[in-house]
Amino acid sequence: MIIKITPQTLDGTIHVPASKSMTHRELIASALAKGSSTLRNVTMSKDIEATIRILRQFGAVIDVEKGEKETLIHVTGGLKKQEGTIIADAGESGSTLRFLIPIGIYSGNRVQWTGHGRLSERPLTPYYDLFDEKGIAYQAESGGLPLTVEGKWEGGLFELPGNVSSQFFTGILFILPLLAGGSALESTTEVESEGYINMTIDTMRKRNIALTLRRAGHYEVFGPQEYEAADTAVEGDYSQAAFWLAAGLSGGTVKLTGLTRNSRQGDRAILDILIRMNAFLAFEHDDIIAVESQTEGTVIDARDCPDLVPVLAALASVSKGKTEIVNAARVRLKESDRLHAMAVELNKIGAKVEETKDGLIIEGVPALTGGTVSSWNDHRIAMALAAISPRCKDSLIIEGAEVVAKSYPGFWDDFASISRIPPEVIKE
Ligand SMILES: O=C(O)C1=C[C@@H](OP(=O)(O)O)[C@@H](O)[C@H](O)C1
Ligand SMILES: C=C(OP(=O)(O)O)C(=O)O
Repeated sequence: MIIKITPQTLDGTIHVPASKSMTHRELIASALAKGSSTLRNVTMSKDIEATIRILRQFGAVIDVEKGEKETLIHVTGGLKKQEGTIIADAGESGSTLRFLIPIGIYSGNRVQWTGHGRLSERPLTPYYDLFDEKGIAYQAESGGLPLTVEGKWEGGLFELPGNVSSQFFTGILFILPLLAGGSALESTTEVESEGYINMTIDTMRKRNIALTLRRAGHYEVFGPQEYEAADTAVEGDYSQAAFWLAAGLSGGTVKLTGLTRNSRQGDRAILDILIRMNAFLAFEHDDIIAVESQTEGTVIDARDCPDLVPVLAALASVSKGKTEIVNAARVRLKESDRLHAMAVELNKIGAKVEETKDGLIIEGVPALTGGTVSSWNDHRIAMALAAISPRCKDSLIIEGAEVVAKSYPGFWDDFASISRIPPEVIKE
């Protein structure tokens, strides 16, 4: 789909969709629990559909109730061994794949994991090394997907590198309390994206699982324990909120509702970073208002907030002075090489962006030219470019705009709701 955006001030209120990361976690904890759980304030997306699809194949009973004002998900937990091999399609969701591979093994099923887009190129080596050590049988086509796995976990010491993806830690943490005897999960390197591991720990503790956080990357869990069913509301997604904050700061007044101020989400770091960039943000209880500001460049350490890199690079391109994004090498391993994609697309429309090995150096310019850009089949690239459209002289045409459905299917409707001239679909 190709979308044409007319540069304009963006004014209005956006109810931020539910956190994709939290929704994955609550679905998994509910599927592992005995009894029925209800998740409230859910936002459906392709990634969440992938997790639901596979948890159903593992035996959980999941019902999505789309209401007038709210979508609920009802989950009756319990995993079952199925006949034959389960073909588990994770779509393009790295979270779904890395979170559910250990659970597939725990369920006793033989599972063939498949995926689409760049998922097959995203790293799984930390799991292959663990499987070799634990005697789990697996077969990976040229190192990627389809990946067939079958085996049995036993409690004990689990070691993983913390600088490839925190998602491997989440996947293993979820199954440790289910194993008899004590287990420990140790990082063999510095831990990155630690906030996401803490979100997992919070979810587990809310389900009455006891675990000890010795220090970053070092966790101890006794077993077996039982996850408790729960009735829980999913809070607003700071990774998605970041696009609307940047849109307001670029040109307009955008109010965000649905967020939780004292959230433990790693991407809540967007608030501190924007304030450091001289952004004008007003706070009304949990709501945030972003007002057009002359933002200023700064140094941004992306180690624990990788998903913010596209939108911060976009905003930095029209901020005064120099911005340096560092510790972002892992961002090359997402749905696209996000460092390269943002450098190429922003430079196409008049920005001054230089790629480094692990980040970007950006010299702000007063305005961008506008023109045609690509999403690189990456939802966050598409949304980041849309967010700074108010600073383009001419129309911004985004190719591959449909990709927002991976995490935020309603993004273009929300964008239209704060526009005088709504985005125009110039090609389906
Ligand atoms: O655990 C999670 O929910 C996520 C972890 C992050 O990945 P990394 O830990 O690989 O940075 C992030 O990029 C992803 O969007 C969601
Ligand atoms: C990288 C992302 O998600 P995942 O790793 O789940 O594909 C994302 O949402 O930006």
